[in-house]
Amino acid sequence: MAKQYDILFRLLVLGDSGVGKTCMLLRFTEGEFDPSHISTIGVDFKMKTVEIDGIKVRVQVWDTAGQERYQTITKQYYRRALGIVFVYDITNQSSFQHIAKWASDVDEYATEKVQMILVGNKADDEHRRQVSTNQGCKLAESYGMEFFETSASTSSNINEAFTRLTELVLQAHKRDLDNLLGSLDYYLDNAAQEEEERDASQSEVPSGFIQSASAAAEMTFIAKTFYDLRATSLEGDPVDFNVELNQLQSKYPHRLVVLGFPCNQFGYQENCNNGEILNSLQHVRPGHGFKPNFHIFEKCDVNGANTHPVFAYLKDKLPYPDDDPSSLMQDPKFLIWTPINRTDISWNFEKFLIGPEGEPFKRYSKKFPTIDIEPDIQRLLRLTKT
Ligand SMILES: Nc1nc2c(ncn2[C@@H]2O[C@H](COP(=O)(O)OP(=O)(O)OP(=O)(O)O)[C@@H](O)[C@H]2O)c(=O)[nH]1
Repeated sequence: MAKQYDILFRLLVLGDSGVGKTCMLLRFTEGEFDPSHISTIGVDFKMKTVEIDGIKVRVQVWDTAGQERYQTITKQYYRRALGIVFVYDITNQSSFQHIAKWASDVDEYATEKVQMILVGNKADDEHRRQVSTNQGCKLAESYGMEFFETSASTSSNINEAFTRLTELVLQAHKRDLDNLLGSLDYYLDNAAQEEEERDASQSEVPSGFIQSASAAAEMTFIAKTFYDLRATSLEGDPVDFNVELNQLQSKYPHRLVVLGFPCNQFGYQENCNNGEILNSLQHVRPGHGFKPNFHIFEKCDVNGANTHPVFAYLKDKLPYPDDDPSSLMQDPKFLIWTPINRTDISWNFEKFLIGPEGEPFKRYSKKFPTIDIEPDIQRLLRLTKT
């Protein structure tokens, strides 16, 4: 199937209940306005493709519930958003005052590079206005954000606001776009595309990702932590490790997806930047022109406070390697993350095998030869055939 877009990313709309977030989204993505107010439950999302400077961007805009009781759910989504629209209602002073609270939540949870704009919605309702345009401008200025007054009802400025935010995100990530490595979010979002209609509020985030990736794989995939490109003192052989992953991937090109996760938490040994990793593989270790035939993602944390949700989920489901349940980090000087947990990945080369329905099947220690996973892969594939 031809690719419908060049890049996909996630925007988030935040603000008090009733300011018009859902209506803005509906207007932006479908050009419609529905005056009835049905409070969003948890989160929901809508998609739209916009073209900016010749780049087709598929934006997945997440609509969050403004109501306080859903906020533990919605906060989980902050970290994965590349752009945020803060919305208040120009006819509602307290929704304007609450922007400070929304912004401080984002400060706490969102990523550093997140792009943000401020929007005063319901600009059509001039006679009920409680917040002046000037007040909105000033607040936006104090946060270093761009400011828009919009109306979901008349459609005024809605496209402009979302398109501008998309542009800001593209600008902020221009270098990443040129990067050879794909981001994990991008990969998984691609995999999830066919499930767009799924009720987002029902799905538990990490398992949703795993299932999406697994759906793309048709059957099974291996997630692994990556290895040090230069280390010589590791147990196991990184050369074999990579070559064997390539072997497995080429043996099951359609039914297995191998995913590689570089990680710098083991002796700071993966200290290449993302743009250098493929070159290192090719020319340094294993070298000799080695090219992985599987996906390699940007570096991520697999242990500690910033553990990627995929690894948090995998460790929760498979707390220790099947072949070496007591495998722990041997040398305390390598424990560079906090908090430390018994389920932590103890070194590079650990592998996870995930079944066709997205269920984590088995975890293998750093010592377990990668190629020896094949019987388990075959077992899962046989099960799937019936
Ligand atoms: N006049 C006017 N009314 C609007 C506009 N946008 C939304 N509304 C009305 O505001 C009410 C709330 O809109 P929603 O989009 O459901 O609000 P929300 O922010 O998504 O609310 P939660 O889902 O509870 O967080 C609805 O009754 C809409 O008709 C607008 O631009 N102008």
